[in-house]
Amino acid sequence: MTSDHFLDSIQQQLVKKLPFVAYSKPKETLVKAILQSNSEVYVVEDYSEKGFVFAPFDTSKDAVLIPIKNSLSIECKHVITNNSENSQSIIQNTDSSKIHHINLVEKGIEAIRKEQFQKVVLSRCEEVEFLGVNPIDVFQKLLQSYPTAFVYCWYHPEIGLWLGATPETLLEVEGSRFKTMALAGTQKYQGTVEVSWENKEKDEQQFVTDFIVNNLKNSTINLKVSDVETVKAGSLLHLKTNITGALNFESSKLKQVLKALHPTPAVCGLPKEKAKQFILKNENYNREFYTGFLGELNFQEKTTRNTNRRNVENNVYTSVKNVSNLFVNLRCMQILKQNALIYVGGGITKDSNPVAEWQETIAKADIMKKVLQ
Ligand SMILES: C=C(O[C@@H]1C=C(C(=O)O)C=C[C@H]1O)C(=O)O
Repeated sequence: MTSDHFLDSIQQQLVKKLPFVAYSKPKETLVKAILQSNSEVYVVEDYSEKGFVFAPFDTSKDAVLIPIKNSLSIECKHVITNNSENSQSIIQNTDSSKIHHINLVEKGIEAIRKEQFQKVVLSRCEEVEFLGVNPIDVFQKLLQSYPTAFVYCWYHPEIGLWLGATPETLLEVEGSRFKTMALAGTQKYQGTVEVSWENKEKDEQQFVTDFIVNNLKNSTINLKVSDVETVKAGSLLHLKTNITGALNFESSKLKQVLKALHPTPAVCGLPKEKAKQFILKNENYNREFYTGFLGELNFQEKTTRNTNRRNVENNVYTSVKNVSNLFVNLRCMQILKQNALIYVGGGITKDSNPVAEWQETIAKADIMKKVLQ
């Protein structure tokens, strides 16, 4: 399908107020969309469903599914963008949101010093003007600006319109093999990835790695943990560890693995339940789908393999694998009638500096603001 035809199809879906998701996986130019043919709200029951899942931060709330069955799947090799200018944001934060966030972080540090938990991820939501902007144009800008991210535009008339470009994989499963990552620690990119990190960032990232390894220990085999590396995500750098292995049960049990992982200390805290209760009680707004997860659930992928043995004709095997590609919903925004809500947060440990944490959220918000100008 041509780029124009693809963009026109998702635009029509939005005009007709029908659910859809358009997305591109990290480092791929292929852009896919799933267009639901009705406006029902389908919810995920047990993660054996096939479709695109959109799950909130709070696991007591429903995850929404755009099922493959009731949808049209389209794709195009490369979306061509006309409008490529990205200018710096001119939108200013108010003093009250700064004070509120700094107070929140101070409260988090105090709770850590009182040993209620070791890490908590605290966030805020920033409202910016979104007048006369076409969300599909913003999607195109996201694709162009953040090619190494999972870029998406998700819409359901009953739930809302979300756009994002996340650097974080929650879980990739292919057959029984899986990949995940521990991503945390932030600093601004200043022309090089050869940077040094403070202990605060090293610690907060290590919490995530340890949590993932501990929580996957019982359901996996051959767990491999990479060295920590510095990765670039837009104008930011993070610390990342890759974790790979094989699940020791079939993917029908994906539900348990997701329950063990989500929300990780990259977006919630440690211990998970205590940090989550602190977030729900103190953040003073609803994260909704921010720091939830999203992506392809149980897609059937055909792989054709020639065994290369001589004298054997038609020696081609086709196998079908169950594939899921799930990402953490970060660097995202929700589009309302005249405004966009940009969601940003950061990991707090005993060594956090509240003003630096505020500045980190500004840098993270800029990633979305850049595509709104
Ligand atoms: C919570 C966010 O990001 C997470 C927190 C990070 C941190 O505290 O340094 C870094 C990457 C993500 O794991 C966000 O982008 O809103």
